[in-house]
Amino acid sequence: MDLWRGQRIGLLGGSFNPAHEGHLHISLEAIKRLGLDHVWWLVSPQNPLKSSKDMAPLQDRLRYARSLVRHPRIHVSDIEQRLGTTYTANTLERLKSLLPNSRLIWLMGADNLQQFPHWNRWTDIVASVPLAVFDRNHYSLRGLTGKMATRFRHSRLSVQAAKALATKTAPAWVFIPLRRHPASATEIREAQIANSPFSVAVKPKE
Ligand SMILES: Nc1ncnc2c1ncn2[C@@H]1O[C@H](COP(=O)(O)OP(=O)(O)OP(=O)(O)O)[C@@H](O)[C@H]1O
Ligand SMILES: O=C(O)c1ccc[n+]([C@@H]2O[C@H](COP(=O)([O-])O)[C@@H](O)[C@H]2O)c1
Repeated sequence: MDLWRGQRIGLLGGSFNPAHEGHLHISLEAIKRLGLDHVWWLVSPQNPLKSSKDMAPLQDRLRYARSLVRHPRIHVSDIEQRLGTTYTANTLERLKSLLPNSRLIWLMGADNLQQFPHWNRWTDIVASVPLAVFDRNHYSLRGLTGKMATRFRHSRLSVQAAKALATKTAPAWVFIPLRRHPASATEIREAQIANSPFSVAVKPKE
């Protein structure tokens, strides 16, 4: 683990069901705008708030994510499976103890900023590592006026200070406005079902 000593590592947790260009877009922006050395895609065994019904097997999600990433600083990781964690608060505790000499930053899209207060021990997460939130279609306004943004408004950095985020002691977070990327795993799954030869075509009502 000393390999990562002194490195600034962005952690993009996700279902990646499937991985898509939106994940690549925010990862590249994170490297550039936050001055990160690496981004790890933490492919979640099972998001605690999502149904397991539509979730592809972890090995398939990992394999597809690995096939999509062609960047030397972006790494697809199954560490949550190996640690046996699904709650982010637990994952972060374990990673912080495994990587005491690295700077860890949690990365997420604005949809998760809005949903964040429903996460297990969410205030512990805010207190444990700096967070960077990326603009996303339909979600940013609600996220920025929501419970997390309001409660932790004094810990928010201006976007001009984003490069300093990795050096800050939590709680610290930044919202990164950027060219929004429209990709969504839900839409990809819906399109796959619609294009499946087994799907029943539904004729719109006249
Ligand atoms: N187009 C995007 N723009 C900004 N952030 C994104 C985008 N797509 C995904 N993210 C963020 O990447 C992380 C992992 O996303 P996830 O794997 O859930 O993809 P998703 O497209 O949001 O999936 P789903 O539609 O199934 O919820 C989350 O923090 C999510 O907010
Ligand atoms: O810890 C929680 O309670 C929690 C609740 C919802 C989501 N998460 C994490 O948030 C990350 C993004 O999830 P997703 O499904 O939106 O890609 C992923 O790492 C999940 O494990 C974590």
